[in-house]
Amino acid sequence: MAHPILEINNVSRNFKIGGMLLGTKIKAIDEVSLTLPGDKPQIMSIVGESGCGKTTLAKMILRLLEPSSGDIMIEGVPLSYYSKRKTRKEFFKKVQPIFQNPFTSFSMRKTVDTYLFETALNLDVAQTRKDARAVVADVLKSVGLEIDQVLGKYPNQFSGGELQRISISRALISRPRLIVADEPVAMIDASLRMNIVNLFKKLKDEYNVNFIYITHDLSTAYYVSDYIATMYRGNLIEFGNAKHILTQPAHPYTELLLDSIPKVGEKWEEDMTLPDLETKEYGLSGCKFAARCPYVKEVCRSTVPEMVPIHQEHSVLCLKHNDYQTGNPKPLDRSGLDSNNQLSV
Ligand SMILES: Nc1ncnc2c1ncn2[C@@H]1O[C@H](COP(=O)(O)OP(=O)(O)OP(=O)(O)O)[C@@H](O)[C@H]1O
Repeated sequence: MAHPILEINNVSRNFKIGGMLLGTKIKAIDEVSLTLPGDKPQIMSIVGESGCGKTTLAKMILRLLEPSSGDIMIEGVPLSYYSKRKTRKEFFKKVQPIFQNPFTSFSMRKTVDTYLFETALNLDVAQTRKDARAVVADVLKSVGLEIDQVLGKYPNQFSGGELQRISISRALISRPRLIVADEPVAMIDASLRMNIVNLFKKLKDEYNVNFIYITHDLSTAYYVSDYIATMYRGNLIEFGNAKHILTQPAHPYTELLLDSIPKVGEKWEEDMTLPDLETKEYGLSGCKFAARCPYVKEVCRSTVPEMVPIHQEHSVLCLKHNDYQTGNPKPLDRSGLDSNNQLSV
């Protein structure tokens, strides 16, 4: 059986905020665990309001930040394996990033094709410039661009949408197993966002590549995803099969999100965030959503919830689904599974 493409095991990341003396420690990521299956290419979205820890998690997957505890594995290989100089290149062949602002991904003083050729040569995808040209032409075609439209041009000669497509083509050069895209459509004209998101869907099968799509934009996340991970104040509060979460949201926060789902391309409603509550909620000893939850009971304020499996591919961090009992989560409800143990949604 194929290794999971991504395994996150009990990962936490602490930050100190405020001054050295009066500062407080927040757990920006609080014991997050999830497994993304590797049997076929998947798109997993990480959603949640500003400050919930999405970027921190993405940076740890990209090895830009070390976890304070826990470990992350990609196709069965712990990220610590890639910390040596000689294994670093292996990592970039396997995992590629796409960042929010394509204008900061490229220097204004270099032609964009330089990056594409360098990536092909440095990651040993091509040995000669001629071979590199064929590779570059190929990846550009996959994102809807011709090489002649790109050769010799500087970043400011492209629109944001075109430049982001070029970033995506660059990420494809090594034929990676995983692309981590942190808010890739946030800086792009709303009318073009769906083009980029649709591109992920197309490329997933064409390149047999998995995507982690980090976004505020719930409508595109729900549209594109095979799996959805919802974060709240550093906790993974719901994870699973996107279809199942959409039809049967299990966390009260996810219910709230689905009720407020905006039109495609629209950003999160500002009043979804309660900044005054934020730091307090990070430090709560029970469920961090308790102050906002319509189903809250006293036990929720004092007990750290555990992930409860709702179905084979759907878990939720909420005591309500454990009949407000603490201790071992109740066994998996198999009522939604068919005879092959698959979700019948
Ligand atoms: N280097 C840092 N030092 C201190 N605190 C940090 C640092 N990076 C992130 N944080 C804090 O960790 C929490 C999670 O931040 P993170 O950027 O991961 O959230 P996010 O969900 O990606 O937010 P956004 O959508 O606004 O980018 C926030 O409270 C943030 O202020």
